[in-house]
Amino acid sequence: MTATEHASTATQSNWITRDYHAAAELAQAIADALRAAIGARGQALLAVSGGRSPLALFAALREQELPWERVTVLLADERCVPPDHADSNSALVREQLLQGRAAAASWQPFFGQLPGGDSADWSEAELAALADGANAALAALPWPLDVLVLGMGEDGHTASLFPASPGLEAALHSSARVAWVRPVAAAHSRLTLTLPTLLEAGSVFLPLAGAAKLAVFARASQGPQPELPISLVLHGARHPVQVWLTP
Ligand SMILES: O=C(O)[C@H](O)[C@@H](O)[C@H](O)[C@H](O)COP(=O)(O)O
Repeated sequence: MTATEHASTATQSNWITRDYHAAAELAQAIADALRAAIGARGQALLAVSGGRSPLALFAALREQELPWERVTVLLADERCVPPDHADSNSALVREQLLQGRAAAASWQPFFGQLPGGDSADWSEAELAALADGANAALAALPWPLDVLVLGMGEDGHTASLFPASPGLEAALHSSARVAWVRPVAAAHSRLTLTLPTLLEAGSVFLPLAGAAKLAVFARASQGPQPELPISLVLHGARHPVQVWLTP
């Protein structure tokens, strides 16, 4: 594994790129960060992202030997769909991560009940009420995040901070933990951890695979750009973002 530290005094950005070839390497690093947090404060708050990429990581991470009973798991973002919907990140985490050794972890969903119908059609008032409920449900968690595993779309979104989308501005600047976003180019309205909540995480992991995502990462590396929300994490995170690169 090679590690290259990038630090830019001009933009105060900082990240570390690491090449890797097996999800087990990334899972080991995430487990090490969880163990360190548990050692430091007796517990660990872990936020993970959904999507397709994390499947191999979850399979490796759930078998890591660590005191999972001291870990609370939540999502970085969630599609506003029922927990048994095919697009539910909650279902993905329950089925793929909270198994095996990791079944001992505590799970904190964003919501239980949802309004009816397609969330893309819900009013902003309905979305705001759902976000308020999520903030109430998550208020008692041991913030800040100790470990955050982000993904990135080819439009530069991360979590559900989707560029040029209704709700994004509030999600970038809110003092709340959770905000709503209605992506202009993706299905379902979403709830997402807000940018300030993401930025204060103790350890941030950003695995990226494929040429298209690497090209977006190169653009995002140039500086903070609201049209590339991932760049706001890269250049604003309190601790160096670990960018894990695989072909
Ligand atoms: O709800 C989601 O979809 C994720 O939280 C999202 O931020 C994801 O990380 C990216 O869209 C990348 O998704 P892939 O891993 O499927 O490319």
